[in-house]
Amino acid sequence: MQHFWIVGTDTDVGKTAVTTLLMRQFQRQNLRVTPFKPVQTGEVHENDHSYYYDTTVYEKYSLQVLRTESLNGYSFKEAASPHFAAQLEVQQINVHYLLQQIQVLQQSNDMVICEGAGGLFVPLDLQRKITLLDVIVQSKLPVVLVTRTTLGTINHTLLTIEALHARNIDILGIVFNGNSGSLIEQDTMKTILQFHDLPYAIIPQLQEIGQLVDYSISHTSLFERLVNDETSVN
Ligand SMILES: Nc1ncnc2c1ncn2[C@@H]1O[C@H](COP(=O)(O)OP(=O)(O)OP(=O)(O)O)[C@@H](O)[C@H]1O
Ligand SMILES: C[C@H](N)[C@H](N)CCCCCC(=O)O
Ligand SMILES: [Mg+2]
Repeated sequence: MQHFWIVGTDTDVGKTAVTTLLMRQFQRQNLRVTPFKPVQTGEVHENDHSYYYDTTVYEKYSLQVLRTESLNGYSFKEAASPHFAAQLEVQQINVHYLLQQIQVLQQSNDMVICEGAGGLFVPLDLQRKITLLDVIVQSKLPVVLVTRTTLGTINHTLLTIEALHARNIDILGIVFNGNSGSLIEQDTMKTILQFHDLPYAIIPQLQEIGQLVDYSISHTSLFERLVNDETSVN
């Protein structure tokens, strides 16, 4: 088994959905699995209750008891880029602290699934020009890339893969998320795989998160790659 990142070509592509789906899939294999969201932004206010979406989804759908305090590094109220959301609260993101948390989690879990915030080049520390990608490099963990299936995603996906390759980050596979089965979407996925022959899974556009987190990818080449331990050549 291994620890890895769930990264995306953008915000809102389905990283939390895929993190939660994979968490459940491997918890069912009796593995001790924890998700970790280093930085989340955008406090949600519902009636008299406020919460953060990503870590709330993890806890709601986990098949194991998760330690709330170890699911997240920083949470900022403004639904903005982490560097700006932190600035608005006069806070600074300490990247070393995040890397330490990821290290500690790996000691007590069979699988740690770290979810990025937005896309790769999201700034965490503007002063030092540190982005999420720098944290991924320093964590020395591989990634699973989540991408849309709709028009525009060929470019976004190839750019993201280019950035990962340039830093020798191992890509375990791609999740094409939100497929509605159109001809263009089918061609889009085929085209991306023509450029990069990677393990993958396709998740259809579903009605709601409850269905999503139970969508099985056990029949896919991505699942196979995640189950195998050897490092992949990508
Ligand atoms: N395959 C799908 N079918 C239907 N809805 C989906 C699908 N995947 C994701 N969603 C919905 O799209 C929204 C965005 O997904 P999600 O929160 O997982 O994105 P994200 O990449 O984690 O965003 P962020 O960058 O904020 O962390 C959520 O409401 C989620 O339930
Ligand atoms: C608020 C959103 N849901 C994410 N948490 C943060 C997305 C940051 C995107 C920054 C950018 O690429 O412009
Ligand atoms: Mg998310």
